[in-house]
Formats: sequence, structure tokens, C-alpha cells
Amino acid sequence: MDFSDLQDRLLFAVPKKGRLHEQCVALLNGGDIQFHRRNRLDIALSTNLPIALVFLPAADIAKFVGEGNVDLGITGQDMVAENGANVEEILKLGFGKCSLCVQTPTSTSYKSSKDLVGKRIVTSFESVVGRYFGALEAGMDETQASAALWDHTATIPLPKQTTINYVSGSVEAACALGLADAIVDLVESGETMRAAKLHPITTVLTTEAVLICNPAKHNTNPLIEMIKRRIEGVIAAQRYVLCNYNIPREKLKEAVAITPGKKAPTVSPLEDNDWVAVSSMVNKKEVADIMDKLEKVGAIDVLVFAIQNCRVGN
Ligand SMILES: Nc1ncnc2c1ncn2[C@@H]1O[C@H](COP(=O)(O)OP(=O)(O)OP(=O)(O)O)[C@@H](O)[C@H]1O
Ligand SMILES: O=P(O)(O)OC[C@H]1O[C@H](OP(=O)(O)OP(=O)(O)O)[C@H](O)[C@@H]1O
Ligand SMILES: [Mg+2]
Repeated sequence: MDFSDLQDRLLFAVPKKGRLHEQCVALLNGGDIQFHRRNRLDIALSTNLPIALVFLPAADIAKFVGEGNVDLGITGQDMVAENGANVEEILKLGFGKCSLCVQTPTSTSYKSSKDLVGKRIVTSFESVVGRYFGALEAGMDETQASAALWDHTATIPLPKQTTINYVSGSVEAACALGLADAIVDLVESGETMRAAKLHPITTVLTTEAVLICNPAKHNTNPLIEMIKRRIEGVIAAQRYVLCNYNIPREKLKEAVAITPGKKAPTVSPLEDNDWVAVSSMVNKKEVADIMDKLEKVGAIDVLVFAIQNCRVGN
């Protein structure tokens, strides 16, 4: 493969490994973006669309999209902040959710991030943490310092009193090894933090996986909007199920209040005039509760179907 193979193709970067990789591949499959990735090759040409998939470390994707080397990508919002990348977030994907937290040993009594000004911090998020402590040193409170991370126009001085040291992984080990007074790293379940005898002091930012594009490219290539709609459909299909049931006409209002649907449920007449059939999308997580409620108001033949794929209104 060489440069000419990529011409006239939309370049779409996805994490090559790690936490976001599998779910990204599931989105590509669900959206019928077909590709064959040859062993050890990080670029795969789509076999059914004018797209080239570029498999990159999640940490680099925001930078490549921001600088226009690739058109579209999936990465974490934390990576967008860390790279200070000028990208357009076009869709939140609902996975890779976690928080970037300031953490200290449980044996210490620091109460807030302000207490850590002048101390030694170890992190993989050198830029975000530098700006965060720079903002604290400049007199901002923690909420203002977090907000300033997303403000491209804010000029934040580098921290002068606080020492920020970079490590590429296993950040939680730094305090026990005597390298740091506090660390800043991602927390999801909290298991890693607790195992290292750390506790959270402040949340610097919350993050999830997002579809991002280069701002100059969004309106120039209709494929970007098409991919966004396809991925939205896959996510909605994962999130919702279709619930069908029969209900006495006189109870319809109560039942519809339980299953209002995305826009409105479909109500169809039955041969028996006293009854109607209802079909409605419901949130998968709430389905058992909804079925209990439907039964209580007199619904019968309640059936729940998985949705293979869908397109829903916004
Ligand atoms: N524990 C977690 N729970 C949810 N999302 C996470 C978690 N850890 C990381 N992420 C998200 O996934 C992104 C990529 O993290 P990942 O750990 O896959 O990258 P990495 O650390 O560079 O790779 P690896 O850990 O394989 O070396 C992060 O930027 C963040 O948005
Ligand atoms: O709150 P938890 O559910 O325990 O998840 C948080 C951990 O997950 C990530 O690490 P990862 O597993 O990617 O390892 P790494 O440090 O080598 O990147 C992150 O850096 C935390 O260490
Ligand atoms: Mg990791």
C-alpha cells in the first residue's frame, strides 16, 4: 500500500488496541464499514466504501485529526484535552466513560487539589495537569481550573511551584515508590485506585469516547455525516429494544405513559375492537421494570425484541 491507495478516501482513525478498540470495531461492523486488516498493517482500505481505516494509539488520534492528517477519528475526550487539539466533537459514543482524578495516599490528609500546589504530581496527562495546576496557582478555584481546560482562548501560565512528572502507565504506583505526593489518573470502577491505597481528592475532568472530525473537513465530505448517522443507529440499536403488547383500549393512555417511545408509540387496531396493539422502543436497561408496570395496567402478550439496527430521529 502506498500514498496513491489513500487518495480520494476518507481517512478514519480508530484506536489500534486498549480500552476503546473492541467497541470501535463493533461500531464499524454494525455500521457495515467493511474492511480487511492485514497482519501488522495499521491501514486497512474499506472494501465497500471510499474509506481507509487507520489504526493508531488512542493518544495520537486527537492530534492527527486536529492537524488534518486524518479526517475523522474515535478517541477519548481526555485525549482531546491532553493534545489541546482543535477538533469538532460530532457524537458522544457512550463508552470509555471514566474520570480523571487527583488521588492521594489514604494515609495522608490532603483535602483539595489546592493543598497539592507546590507538591510533586505524577501523571500521564502532563499537559492537562500542567494547565490545571497552572490555573490553581494563578488563583482559580478547582471548578474554574477544570473549565479552563476546555477554553482554547484562556492563557494559563505554567505552574511554577508544583512539579509535574510524566509516566506512561501504572501511574498509581508512583506514590508508593516515593516519586509523588499525589497522582492524576483515570478512575472508572476505582479498583486500581483502591488497590494502590489511594483515594480521590478532585475530579479534573470526566471523559467518554467521542467521534471527532477536523473542523475544516466536516462540511466538505458527506461521508462524515453518513458515518455519524450509521454509528448513531448502531448505538441506538444497542441501547433500545422493541416492546410489543396488547392492551384494552380504555387502558391505552396509562400504557402509553409507561412506553412513550422515542417519538410516539405505534398503536394498531385489533380484530377485537376493545383491544389495541402497541409497539414502542424502550431503553434496554429499564425493560424489566416496564414489563412489570405494563402487566399491572392490564397489558397481555408483552413481547420484547432486540433491534438489529435502526435510524432514529434526534
Ligand atoms: N478504566 C477505564 N475505563 C474506561 N475508559 C478508560 C479506562 N482507561 C482508559 N479509558 C479510556 O480509553 C482511552 C485509551 O486508554 P487505553 O488504556 O486504552 O490507552 P493506553 O493506556 O494508551 O493503552 P494501554 O493501556 O493498552 O497501554 C483513554 O484515553 C480513556 O478515554
Ligand atoms: O478504576 P478502574 O476500573 O480500576 O480503571 C482505572 C485504570 O484503568 C486505566 O489503566 P489501564 O488498565 O489502561 O492500564 P495502564 O495504566 O497500563 O494504561 C487507568 O489508567 C487506571 O489505571
Ligand atoms: Mg491504559
